[in-house]
Amino acid sequence: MPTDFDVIVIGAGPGGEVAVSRLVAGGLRVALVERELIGGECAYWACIPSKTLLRPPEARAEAAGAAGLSTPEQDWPALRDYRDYMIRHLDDAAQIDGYREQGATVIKAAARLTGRGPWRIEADGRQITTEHLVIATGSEALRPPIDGLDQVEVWTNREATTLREIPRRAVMIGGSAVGVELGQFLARMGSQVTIVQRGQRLLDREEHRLGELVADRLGKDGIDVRVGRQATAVRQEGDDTVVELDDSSRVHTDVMVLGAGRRPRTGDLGLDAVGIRANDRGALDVDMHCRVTDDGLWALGDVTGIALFTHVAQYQARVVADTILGTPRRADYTAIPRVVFAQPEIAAVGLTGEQAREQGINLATSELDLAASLARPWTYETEPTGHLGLLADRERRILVGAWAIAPQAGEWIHQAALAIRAQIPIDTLLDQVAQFPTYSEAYLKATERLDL
Ligand SMILES: Cc1cc2nc3c(=O)[nH]c(=O)nc-3n(C[C@H](O)[C@H](O)[C@H](O)COP(=O)(O)OP(=O)(O)OC[C@H]3O[C@@H](n4cnc5c(N)ncnc54)[C@H](O)[C@@H]3O)c2cc1C
Ligand SMILES: NC(=O)c1ccc[n+]([C@@H]2O[C@H](COP(=O)([O-])OP(=O)(O)OC[C@H]3O[C@@H](n4cnc5c(N)ncnc54)[C@H](O)[C@@H]3O)[C@@H](O)[C@H]2O)c1
Repeated sequence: MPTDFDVIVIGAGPGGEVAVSRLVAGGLRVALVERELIGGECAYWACIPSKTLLRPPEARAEAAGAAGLSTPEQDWPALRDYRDYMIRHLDDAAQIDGYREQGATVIKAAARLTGRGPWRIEADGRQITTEHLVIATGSEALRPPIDGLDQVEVWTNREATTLREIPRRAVMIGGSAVGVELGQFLARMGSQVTIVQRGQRLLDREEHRLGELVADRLGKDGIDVRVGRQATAVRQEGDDTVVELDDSSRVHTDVMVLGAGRRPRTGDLGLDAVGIRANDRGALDVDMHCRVTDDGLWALGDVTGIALFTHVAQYQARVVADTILGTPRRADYTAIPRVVFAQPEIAAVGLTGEQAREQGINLATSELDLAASLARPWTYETEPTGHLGLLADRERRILVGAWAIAPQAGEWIHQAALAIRAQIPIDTLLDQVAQFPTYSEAYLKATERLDL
């Protein structure tokens, strides 16, 4: 049966965008359906504004730590204007034109699935059919079960990244990527910040040691870090929002910011109408090609719940597009970098010690204090800190994981990512030569310390 399109992509976040461009370049008839803004969460309310906001406080702290420099002044209105420029003033007109020029049909409307065999969706009052349907609808902030949450003003990542004024006080619910990045940003801009973290450590999915080191750094920013704690209730008392914790303590604040995880956006897609079920976390389960079903339903990005990063959404988009275009690819998630853009940067890749032991790996680990071992930290800043940790498989003699907290760790963690992904033999790593004086020299020293 002829269809209106070869592929319809629902959702124009970074995942949907890459899929569309690749599929159009491959000569297919493609429609992109987006109900808000082309660019998705990442471009307007997540990665781009948060990294834009974090950079000046990072540069300021780095300047303060470089010999002979004074601390630069912070200019919030100028930073706010640049943030607004970077999020395109929440206007996607140029993006719509861009995709139309590429040859895609762009429909600005919410899509719902209405039929199968062929796939049919309803958008903007129209029914359209397609051979392949790609769901790339992303995720939204999870609202934890806290009494009174609906009665007070709460910021999700959207309000936090588009903020106009710096609040005097902020309570972050959740102490992982969102809580750490936005918590440090607010603290550096002068807010009094409390992080309430349910897990026993900050960044509780990462190596235990990293959580301790991060808590230490955030403590130096004056952030009140409460681990192993949850908010149970929240209420308004005059001008104050009062957050009650499970140890009966109370924190008075001006805003409460949610960073307690994400929920895939599948609820209003009409999946029931076509006999598809999301899993119990609301995500769409996919196979290694990102297929939901064998008859042309695909999913990519946050909606799959696999690893909620833009680079993963874009990778899955390449896998989906190439597979649809006739060059099947399998997604391999073994060496996806995970960077938290705090100052200094926090980076990890591959397995944690706990995950490696669960997999029965005979594990060798090492940790390097960068200031005690390298020249670069001292040429970089007057009070250097930083650590690199490595995890290796003794039997296969390859790296299986790495973590770091140090300046620019988000850049040089990619060496570990490549070593893990390509299974570079430890003996090759022991023969590497890194430029002197760089942070990259840490890899040789940390590899030499592995008890293999
Ligand atoms: C504060 C914050 C900072 C982050 N920083 C980083 C970072 O630095 N690096 C990184 O890699 N990741 C970061 N992330 C994660 C990153 O934002 C996501 O992983 C990424 O946006 C996922 O892309 P996506 O394409 O799957 O979905 P999204 O970006 O969520 O886009 C999905 C799109 O689908 C649309 N949509 C949904 N339902 C429908 C429907 N029914 N019909 C039509 N359209 C629909 C939505 O409107 C949206 O535009 C951050 C997240 C947060 C919250
Ligand atoms: N730099 C980046 O790449 C970046 C930055 C921000 C966000 N992200 C992505 O966005 C996603 C969402 O980030 P996130 O930090 O919101 O979620 P997350 O799922 O990474 O972590 C949520 C944290 O909140 C804690 N938590 C959960 N419920 C809680 C409660 N009721 N009270 C207190 N603490 C609670 C958990 O212990 C956990 O540590 C992540 O998967 C991350 O990959 C990436």
